[in-house]
Amino acid sequence: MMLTAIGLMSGTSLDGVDVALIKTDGRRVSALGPSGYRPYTEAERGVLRQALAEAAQLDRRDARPGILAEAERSVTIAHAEAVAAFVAQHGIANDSVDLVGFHGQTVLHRPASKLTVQIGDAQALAKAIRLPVVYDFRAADVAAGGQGAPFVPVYHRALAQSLGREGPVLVVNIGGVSNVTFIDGSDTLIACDTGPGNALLDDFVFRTIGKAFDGEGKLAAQGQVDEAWLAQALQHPFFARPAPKSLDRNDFAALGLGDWSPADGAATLTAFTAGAIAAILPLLPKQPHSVVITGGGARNLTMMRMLRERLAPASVESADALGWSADAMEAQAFGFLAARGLKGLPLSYPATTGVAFPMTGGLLARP
Ligand SMILES: Nc1ncnc2c1ncn2[C@@H]1O[C@H](COP(=O)(O)OP(=O)(O)OP(=O)(O)O)[C@@H](O)[C@H]1O
Ligand SMILES: CC(=O)N[C@H]1[C@@H]2OC[C@@H](O2)[C@@H](O)[C@@H]1O[C@H](C)C(=O)O
Repeated sequence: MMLTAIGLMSGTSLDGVDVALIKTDGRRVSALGPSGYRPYTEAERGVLRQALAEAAQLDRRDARPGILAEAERSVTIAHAEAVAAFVAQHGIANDSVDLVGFHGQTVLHRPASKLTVQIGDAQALAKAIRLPVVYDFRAADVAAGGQGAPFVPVYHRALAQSLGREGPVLVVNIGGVSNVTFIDGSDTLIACDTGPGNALLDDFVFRTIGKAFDGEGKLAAQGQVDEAWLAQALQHPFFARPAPKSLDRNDFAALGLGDWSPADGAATLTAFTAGAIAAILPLLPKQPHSVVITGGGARNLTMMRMLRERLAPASVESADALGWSADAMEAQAFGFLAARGLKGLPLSYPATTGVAFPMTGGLLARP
């Protein structure tokens, strides 16, 4: 039976809440509905940044010491507001929605210590929006020894299967962290995080010119790549490790940066993201024919140019060019994953998170 789900994603970029409507039975996607976005206010983002810093001390996934309790309330309220505005704007009747997939905000990801923490109170959200909420997608995978990420690959596979492209397809998501899904026919699904996405670049741009991100990659387009720094940074052992592998948003934050001008720094960090994505090619069983770029990074034209240079001869297109939505993809994915979780279908596999066997997940909070 097809279900109507609202998916909600608050990603590692800390930019806001993405919302999307999807009709799915957890295997196929029968329709994609509208999507929306509720940005975090500067004040909310400040609380989240502090929560991420304090979360580094956590050793339990349900503990909310210090600012984490306030951050959780703030995340929950932002999601409730996001849903209320979305259903009002699109005239969606409450009883036409079967379920909501609520990722929450990751504040710490340490799979080696069997710890992944997503904040957001699903029970309070379910009450506020009067809908059943599926949440805690990553916990079961991590508890069973998986990486707990990436989780979007099953959704990428569902989309790619209806694309009808010849040869292997690589879907690259450039959010705060970047991750890839390699799809070769219906049998091969390989996925992992590849390295930095926009987070290092965003943090640098924020520190140097006070902007949240490098719009369209215009700043980077004016700069020179520091090739020596880049070559050194790409020597990090993470890049040579085979999939599955995953990252915390701040895993590369300790990397010493050069004494760059804003433009040179933006160019170098953009090239770092592109270079880290290209570093996955030698680790794949075959070379992809088509590469599809999704996530906010697809709007960064300098990033797209650098990816075309490094991924040739594969074609490199943005998800939007294929009629998918680069912005709504992850929110759609968590609607899809909510339907899968409700049906007990696997959310992760040995080749996507390294979990020992296909693993379902997600808990249900009723209004
Ligand atoms: N117009 C734009 N030009 C350049 N970069 C952009 C643009 N719009 C968004 N971005 C980048 O995309 C980021 C947001 O991406 P996205 O929404 O995919 O992240 P996310 O949901 O936090 O990701 P994830 O959970 O995958 O880490 C912004 O922080 C910014 O760096
Ligand atoms: C632990 C966590 O929240 N990881 C995110 C993060 O942002 C991108 C990358 O790192 C990916 O592994 C994951 O998100 C996407 C939605 C995923 O699980 O596929």
